[in-house]
Amino acid sequence: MDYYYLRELEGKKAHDPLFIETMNNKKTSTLSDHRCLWIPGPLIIGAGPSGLAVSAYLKQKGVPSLILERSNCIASLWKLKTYDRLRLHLPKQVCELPLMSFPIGFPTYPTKQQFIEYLENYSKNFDIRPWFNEEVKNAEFDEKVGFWRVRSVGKGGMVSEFVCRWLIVATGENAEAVVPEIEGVGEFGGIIKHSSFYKSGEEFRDKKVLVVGCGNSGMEVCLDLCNHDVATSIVVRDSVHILPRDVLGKSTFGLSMWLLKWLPVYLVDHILLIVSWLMLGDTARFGLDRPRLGPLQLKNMSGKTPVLDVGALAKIKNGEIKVRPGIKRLKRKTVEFVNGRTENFDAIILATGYKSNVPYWLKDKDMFCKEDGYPTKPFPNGWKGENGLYAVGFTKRGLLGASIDAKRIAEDIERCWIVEAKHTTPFALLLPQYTS
Ligand SMILES: Cc1cc2nc3c(=O)[nH]c(=O)nc-3n(C[C@H](O)[C@H](O)[C@H](O)COP(=O)(O)OP(=O)(O)OC[C@H]3O[C@@H](n4cnc5c(N)ncnc54)[C@H](O)[C@@H]3O)c2cc1C
Ligand SMILES: NC(=O)C1=CN([C@@H]2O[C@H](COP(=O)(O)OP(=O)(O)OC[C@H]3O[C@@H](n4cnc5c(N)ncnc54)[C@H](OP(=O)(O)O)[C@@H]3O)[C@@H](O)[C@H]2O)C=CC1
Ligand SMILES: O=C(O)C(=O)Cc1c[nH]c2ccccc12
Repeated sequence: MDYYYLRELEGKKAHDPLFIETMNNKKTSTLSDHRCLWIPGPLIIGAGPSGLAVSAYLKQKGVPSLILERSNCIASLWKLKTYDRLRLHLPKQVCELPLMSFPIGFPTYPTKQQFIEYLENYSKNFDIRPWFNEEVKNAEFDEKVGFWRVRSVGKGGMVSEFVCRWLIVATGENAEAVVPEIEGVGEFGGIIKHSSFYKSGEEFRDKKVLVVGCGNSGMEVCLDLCNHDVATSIVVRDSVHILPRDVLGKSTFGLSMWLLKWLPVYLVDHILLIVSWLMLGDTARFGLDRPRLGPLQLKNMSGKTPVLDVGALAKIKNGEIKVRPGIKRLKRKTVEFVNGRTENFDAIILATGYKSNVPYWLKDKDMFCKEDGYPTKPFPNGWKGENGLYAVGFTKRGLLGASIDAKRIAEDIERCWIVEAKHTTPFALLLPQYTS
């Protein structure tokens, strides 16, 4: 380990209230497994693209940082929780992380494997070495001493407490799967899994599968299932905007951004809807009603991403993918829909989305909303809170939003790094619990 700036202050912390609390929870192991570490630079939680981007930016400015990551690798969402056929659905220009371009040969929409390769090279290039298998369970600002205390649980139940001046939340918008409660789940008897566990339709060849949810995941999982000769249906409980991914060989996203330079968002939405109608037809005819608000206005207001179609709609049109209403309840290998109809299925894929996990572990007053775990201030102001707390990657604007946050955070920390870093170490060493 070359984290020369980390100092293990003490091994055993029997007198520390935080550790006594974890002991009482009986979730962790014996006292000798506790350690306490002082981090002179920023502590980043999460080694996804956002955590890597902010760490790289900080490094470029001469500010060392440490990343804690709950899984055993960088980019765990991309490596462990996505399906095989996944590609970026926005053009590569807006998916690059700061300070390092994609290789020249990358296609407009890099594959999942290419993106992962790029992220691996990115961390090597900036010599980013997260601490893996460290799941952050608690973080709070200690008013008395003016530092953040972050508690994580590592492999074998080892509890660590990190003390730092700057805390950067990079745990992402997709930290936990949203799994709806469905009546009769226990009776169903077939496979039920969230889309984050879905890899390929191969597993379901010649079976009958119901996909719940018609966001980008649901639509792409359906397409993949069809391509593996699976009889596929999709639950569409509400309205949805479907746009072609490309228009005349150019990305719809790129075209929208260009139009937004000259036109108000409602006009751009009109153009997008006309283009979609010309290219895809009237989606309502196939059971996919459009929301009242246009796709970009809806994205801006609620964060709901339009589906960028890569072929599922054609299969809905030709009847290969069947559209079904919401689920009422499940019975043995049977689904009862809200319209009263029942149908047999072998498996159900829940493409029902994701949520932030910040409220579970971060005790802060008002930077993050307790309900949805996103910063309360809307983009572009959600990146900075009080007492050295920051958020990267909660903009509902994908990788581009994360890069924008990362830059702002690194510049902000750089401003006080040189002054503050000099003075903080002696304070930490004076904390009674580290010296007694
Ligand atoms: C299937 C899919 C495809 C996508 N495609 C695109 C695309 O093409 N373009 C685009 O711009 N965006 C896309 N997105 C949006 C996506 O949010 C970003 O691509 C990107 O992964 C976000 O990076 P992140 O670092 O903020 O979050 P993540 O990639 O989710 O990384 C967060 C990390 O934090 C870790 N973590 C969470 N909680 C803790 C904890 N308590 N302690 C320690 N570690 C923790 C996680 O294990 C994870 O490694 C896609 C999302 C999904 C789900
Ligand atoms: N190629 C790519 O780059 C891909 C990118 N992504 C991105 O990943 C993120 C997550 O996408 P995704 O996983 O699709 O999640 P989303 O949150 O975008 O979509 C979830 C869908 O599930 C529906 N849903 C939720 N609960 C229920 C329920 N109980 N019954 C029926 N339907 C339900 C929602 O409907 P409702 O709207 O009614 O709540 C919505 O249609 C997005 O940002 C997306 O753009 C995902 C896949 C591929
Ligand atoms: O992949 C996502 O979910 C994103 O948030 C990327 C994104 C940002 N703005 C958009 C507008 C239309 C489609 C996707 C996005």
